[in-house]
Amino acid sequence: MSIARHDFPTAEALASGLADHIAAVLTVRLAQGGRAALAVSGGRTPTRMFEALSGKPLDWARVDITLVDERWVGEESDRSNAALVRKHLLQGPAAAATFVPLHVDAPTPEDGMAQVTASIAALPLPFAVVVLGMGDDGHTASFFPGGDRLAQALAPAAGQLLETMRAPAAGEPRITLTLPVLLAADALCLHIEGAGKQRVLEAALVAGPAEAMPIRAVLTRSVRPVEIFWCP
Ligand SMILES: O=C1O[C@H](COP(=O)(O)O)[C@@H](O)[C@H](O)[C@H]1O
Repeated sequence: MSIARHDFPTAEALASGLADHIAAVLTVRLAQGGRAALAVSGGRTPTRMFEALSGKPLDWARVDITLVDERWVGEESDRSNAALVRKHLLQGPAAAATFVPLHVDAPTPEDGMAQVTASIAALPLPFAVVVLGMGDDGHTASFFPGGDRLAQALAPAAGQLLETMRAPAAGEPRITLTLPVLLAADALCLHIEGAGKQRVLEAALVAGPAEAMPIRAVLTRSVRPVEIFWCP
């Protein structure tokens, strides 16, 4: 298991430090020519970081942004991760980026899967940067303990980009990028705040099955160091 710790004294410093890191990796990829893709998480944690990143002087017109996972709700819902990205990241200079949502107008994630898969397959994969979050239950992306498709999301068929997910703690049905797609990124960051999540992370680093604490699958299977960005 290989990790690199980046600890910050405050949430503001963490947001700024992670935004700097993401911008630096995107800059390296863009310098190679062509486009660069960034996959971000939803939930409550990323808001400040999104706002810090949105002002970076990148060639955003060559950046594609998507989510690592999405709740199967429309963007009018306050549960929509896409709505969070539009409100806090696709602003200022970053408004020139192309956003590729994981939700489409279909009743279920299974119904929308082919359309979303085509959108993600068209991105310049592998991702330059993937930014994961983590819940207090050890879920990351939509890899939930007890998820009905957790085993498939962690070990999908070759080339499978996305998986659906339903789980007791997930609320709505979900759609998520699969583990190999996340692990293939040039830079894989885990963005967490607070003593509670620090304890969850420590437990995941020690032992236990990935089925009980899916973040462990990321930590154990990544061939590159997982860059952990944390503040108290
Ligand atoms: O449901 C989700 O939760 C996780 C963690 O969110 P947070 O509110 O604890 O920061 C998030 O990483 C994921 O993208 C989201 O769909």
